[in-house]
Amino acid sequence: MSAANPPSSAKTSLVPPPDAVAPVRHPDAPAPGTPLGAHYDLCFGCGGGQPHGLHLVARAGEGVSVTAEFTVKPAHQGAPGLAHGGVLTSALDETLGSVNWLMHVIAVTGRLETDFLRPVPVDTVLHLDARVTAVHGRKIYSTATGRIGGPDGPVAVRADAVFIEVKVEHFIENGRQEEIRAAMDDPDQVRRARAFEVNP
Ligand SMILES: CCCCCCCCCCCCCC(=O)SCCNC(=O)CCNC(=O)[C@H](O)C(C)(C)COP(=O)(O)OP(=O)(O)OC[C@H]1O[C@@H](n2cnc3c(N)ncnc32)[C@H](O)[C@@H]1OP(=O)(O)O
Repeated sequence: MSAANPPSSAKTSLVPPPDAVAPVRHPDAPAPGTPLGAHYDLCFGCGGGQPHGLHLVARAGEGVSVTAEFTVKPAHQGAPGLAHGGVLTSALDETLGSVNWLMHVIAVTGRLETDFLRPVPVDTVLHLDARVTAVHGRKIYSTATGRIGGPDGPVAVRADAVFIEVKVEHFIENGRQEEIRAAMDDPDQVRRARAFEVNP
């Protein structure tokens, strides 16, 4: 294989390259403790209008970090009485996605690797914590944990990720037009999309 066409594992490495830089919190990022709100009302992860969703609530943390809580419901089962691994990964993905807002960057998940360390029963509150560790061009390296039994309880799940910065056109050009039109007609969505486009 030529150097111009490296294996995908090199291009998608979760380890930041040596010349990656520290993330910068946007000056207009909400104060620590502020709820971030849903980025889209029908989002499976955070949308209040999504009946089948996780209804995850994220709050700004210090620096470029967020905390979030997600309660495992009976609809989230894989094995009897236990959360489905894909659902837990979704909760990590959503939390990692929300942290990019503190940099006023729109980004989508490029790669996400999850470790499942403990089973998570139905009715458990998963206490999530995500932070950006490094930025390299459009690539945002981040990490997250999900604890059970309280915010300082044992880690049940953890993930490392690379998000890729995109323009708002990514959604407009690729999303189903019905939902894009509805999102653009929602004044709050338009405001949010504009806010996302403001870079430091
Ligand atoms: C209007 C409403 C607005 C709503 C806003 C809501 C926002 C929040 C939503 C959050 C919802 C929750 C979260 C969700 O669920 S987000 C939903 C799940 N994710 C997706 O759907 C993403 C699908 N993939 C793509 O669209 C493209 O592949 C992207 C855009 C990612 C890259 O294609 P693009 O053509 O643009 O870029 P490029 O190929 O020139 O690569 C550029 C750089 O990136 C590096 N790279 C590429 N791929 C990967 C990878 N897999 N791992 C690691 N690195 C990767 C690449 O090596 C290169 O690095 P370098 O060579 O520069 O060093």
